[in-house]
Amino acid sequence: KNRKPYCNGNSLPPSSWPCLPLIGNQFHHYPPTITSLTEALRRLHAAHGPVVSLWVGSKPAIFISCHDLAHRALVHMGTTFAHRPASWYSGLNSHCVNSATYGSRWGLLRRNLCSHLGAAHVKDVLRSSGDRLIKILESAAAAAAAGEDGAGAVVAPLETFRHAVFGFFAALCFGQGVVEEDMLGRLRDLHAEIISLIVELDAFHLLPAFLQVVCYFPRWRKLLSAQKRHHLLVTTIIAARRTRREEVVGQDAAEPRCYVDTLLGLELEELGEDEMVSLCWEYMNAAVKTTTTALQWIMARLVLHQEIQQKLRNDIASRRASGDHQQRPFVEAVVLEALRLHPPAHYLLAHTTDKDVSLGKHVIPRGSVVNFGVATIGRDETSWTDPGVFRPERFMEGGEGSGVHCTSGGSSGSETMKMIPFGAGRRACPGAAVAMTVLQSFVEDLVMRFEWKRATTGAVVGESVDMTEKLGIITEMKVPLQTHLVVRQNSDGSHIYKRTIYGR
Ligand code: HEM
Repeated sequence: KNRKPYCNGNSLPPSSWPCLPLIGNQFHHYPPTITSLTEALRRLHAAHGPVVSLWVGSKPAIFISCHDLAHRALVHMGTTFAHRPASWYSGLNSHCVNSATYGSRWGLLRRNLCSHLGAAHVKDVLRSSGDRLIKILESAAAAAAAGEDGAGAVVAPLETFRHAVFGFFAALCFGQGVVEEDMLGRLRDLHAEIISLIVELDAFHLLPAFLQVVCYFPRWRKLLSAQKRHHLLVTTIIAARRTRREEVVGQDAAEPRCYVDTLLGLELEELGEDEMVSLCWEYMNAAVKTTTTALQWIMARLVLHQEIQQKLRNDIASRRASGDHQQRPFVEAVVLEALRLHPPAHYLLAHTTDKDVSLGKHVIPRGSVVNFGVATIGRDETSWTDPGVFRPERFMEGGEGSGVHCTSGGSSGSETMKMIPFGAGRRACPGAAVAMTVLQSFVEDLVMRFEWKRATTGAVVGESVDMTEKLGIITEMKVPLQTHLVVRQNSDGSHIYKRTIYGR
């Protein structure tokens, strides 16, 4: 199959299995989930190399898992591959940047998002979110230490990470002081409910319409109901922001502009309620789970590698003391190494092309679903020595990853394509720089305020950190991190660490 010449003597990327009308060959990984897809792709790549195809009904879905072809497609042929496949129903995603057709509307919305993120009062919001994060963890550590179940100071920090990251991005999106704590709680619950109802493969355009209708009709009804409640809540928040904006005009022109303000001020194109809600959904959805997941992987690595944790602490302290801002800080190297080994998204969002193109020995037909193996590229042994080893030093000066920058969008040379946790080229993640700032800032705070030790008592006696992956749209830790958390203090009980906000 797929061997016959398609165009200019090139053939479609190979696929191992026969294709049925309406269904394609997705039945070879049943039930159709990211886990079964990943296993099917592993077998296909092992048999046929880095470019393979599956079939979604009568449409090829092509997967690319090597960095040089990904670089050629996403950067050199950037405009050709900048398109997204059409969808007959995208729900809350209908009016987003990520789903927009590559063109002027996409450009307008993306520029607005980027300039908001570039100008956002990130430092102020980081300070209050970081304070909240530390405070909650201190209480959790104290409660665990005083626990009667003999569990010692074992803490599971994921929920606190989620809370802090959600609060941070909600303040940037809706404005500080507009969203009350209980509203924030309801919004978080609705996000969690909607995400749990999204069909994984559908998010990647890999589920034929026929299967979507047959298999997931009941789930859709629940999804629609949750989306309606989300719409109601977000329009209330937007209305509150609109009122506040009208009240402060002329009084406090310096008040920071949140994302909703920028959308309300977009003059070139009037945005309706549905569009505004959709864009706010995208902002929170794209930012929160990815960043929270990355934070948990990073802290798990630091619990596992105590020597790296101590080295990081020493580096932060000595840089603070000497005011050294020249070299790449070790915290950035730690974050990059964690993103290389544990990218929250193992695949990019689906891309497509607007014409038939040749890539390597194959042809990518116009309109195919095209995706890229983010995790495979970051762990490729032709790009990295000992790719499975967590070694942040590789990103320091002179190391094999010293030229790698996650936030350049892949346009500044082939080095950047040794890993693509944020994608690359035209559709690269516009939130990458802010995500890196948040991660570095939170990690610094967490490491300087606490010692993160392996849990040796209670439910996790004798166990190390379990790094098994739970594959999904976002790949999380299967067993959430549990750690023995010790507050670092001077002998007089005062705090050792005075916070300063990293980066921007
Ligand atoms: C650790 C955190 C994050 C990771 C790992 C991440 C990863 C990604 C990836 C892999 C893509 C797909 C790129 C492609 O299809 O080529 C993407 C797209 C996107 N991300 Fe992020 N992201 C993160 C944080 C954020 C944040 C903080 C925001 C905004 C506040 C954001 C907004 C977006 C948007 C709007 C897109 C679609 C861009 C387009 O289609 O033009 N992301 N992200």
